[in-house]
Amino acid sequence: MAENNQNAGAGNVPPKPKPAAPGAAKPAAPGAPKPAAPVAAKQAAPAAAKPAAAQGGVYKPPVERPDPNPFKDAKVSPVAAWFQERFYVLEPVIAYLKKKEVPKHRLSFWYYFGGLTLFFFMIQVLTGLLLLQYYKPTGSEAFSSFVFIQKEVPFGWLIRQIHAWSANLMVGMAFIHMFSTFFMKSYRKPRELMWVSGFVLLVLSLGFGFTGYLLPWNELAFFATQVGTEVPKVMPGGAILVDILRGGEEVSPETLTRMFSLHVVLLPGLLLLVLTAHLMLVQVLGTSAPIGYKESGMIKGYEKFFPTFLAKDAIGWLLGFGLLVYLSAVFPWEIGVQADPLGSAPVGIKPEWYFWAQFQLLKDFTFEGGELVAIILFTIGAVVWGAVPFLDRKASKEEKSPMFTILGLLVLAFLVINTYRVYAEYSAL
Ligand code: HEM
Ligand code: HEM
Repeated sequence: MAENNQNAGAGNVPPKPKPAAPGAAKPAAPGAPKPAAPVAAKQAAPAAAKPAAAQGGVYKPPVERPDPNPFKDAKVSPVAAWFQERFYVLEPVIAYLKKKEVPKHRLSFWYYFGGLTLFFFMIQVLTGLLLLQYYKPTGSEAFSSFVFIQKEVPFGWLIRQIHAWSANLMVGMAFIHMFSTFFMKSYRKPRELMWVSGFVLLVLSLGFGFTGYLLPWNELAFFATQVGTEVPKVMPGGAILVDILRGGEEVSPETLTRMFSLHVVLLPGLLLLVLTAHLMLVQVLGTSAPIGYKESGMIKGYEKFFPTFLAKDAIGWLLGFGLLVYLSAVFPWEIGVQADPLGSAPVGIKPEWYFWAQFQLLKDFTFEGGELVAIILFTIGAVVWGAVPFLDRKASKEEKSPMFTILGLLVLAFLVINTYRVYAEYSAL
């Protein structure tokens, strides 16, 4: 309070009346006995009268401070009041969030998948941190520490299985979420950046899957990474990229260290940054309804995001958690055998399922230079997909855009058919 008094003395506070400070004397009624003057205020008065430059010979620029907590009289618990006094500047934000609503209509079900992706990501961070307590990212110790987690650490097997299964579920949910927002055209103006940031999140999630795959340092992981990191070589300058990724010409323990640092430092940092932007946009811009729903009366009402929609989200998370534990306990991922860089590749080496569509495209383009053509096509496709909100002008004008719905269906068909082809080919081996 002394500082505010001081500013008042220096004439820095806007002249509007301020709410009374806790314990501050109320204006006395005429004729009433004079209340004892607050000692602190009396002592602060001479200092306040001094010009800022005179204090200790050091010039202190006048500091403009907002009003002290204007919400302190609100009826809340002492703990809430303690926080409110410190974070009162956030009060308008909280008031805004309290008003946020989610539209209810026949496609509302799809709104749960963003939250589910978020839930599985949180599980990944939690289980990843637990795995880090025992995992050792070196060529000589990675596999043995991984086996130790699976066999010796109490519940280590469960944590590893949950991490491996939740990785798949997170990527799966992100795909469902992406296509549902695509078909509902939720990317249309002003939500363009939600789509773009979401697309970056998907790329980062795939990066997590790719880098995590090598960490167990078993044979399958080793050779799959060898095949995966070979791909950029066909591009001009791609050899340098491969060198950087592998930390040398071949996949080696050096590669393991690089993948590990990407997996536990760079990617989490980037993902958290972009995720914060994505979720802030969700809060600021709110949830969209499909084109024409509002006009044709297909919205059956709205429900509050906090707490109603969040509570429903939490039910989805509970179901997701049940599924996760069931899969982890009943369908455990194998441990495999330790990677041997000098050994020969076993048959049936393939990447994680979420790379199968691209993998199949590379396999289909067997002609001279085909791999480069496949990479170029895929890159163009990814750029167009990421830029969809800026290309679909009709949707941004709230008009139906069937051409883009067809584009979405084609992309979905490409992914599903190619993924199935890899599944069918490799499960027959
Ligand atoms: C901060 C977050 C994370 C940390 C600290 C972390 C840490 C780890 C560690 C230490 C391992 C090696 C142990 C093992 O192989 O079981 C691992 C493996 C793995 N991680 Fe993560 N991780 C994180 C997030 C993620 C995310 C978001 C994904 C996927 C989208 C992911 C996917 C994987 C995969 C697929 C494996 C290999 C699983 C296996 O076969 O056992 N991780 N992670
Ligand atoms: C780590 C991955 C992701 C997380 C955790 C995440 C999280 C969320 C959440 C919680 C919401 C609000 C609820 C909802 O509408 O589902 C949301 C909305 C949205 N997300 Fe994502 N998302 C991710 C990836 C993506 C991807 C890959 C895209 C598209 C390329 C995307 C595009 C959008 C859009 C357009 C909305 C707005 C939906 C609307 O207004 O109706 N997100 N996201």
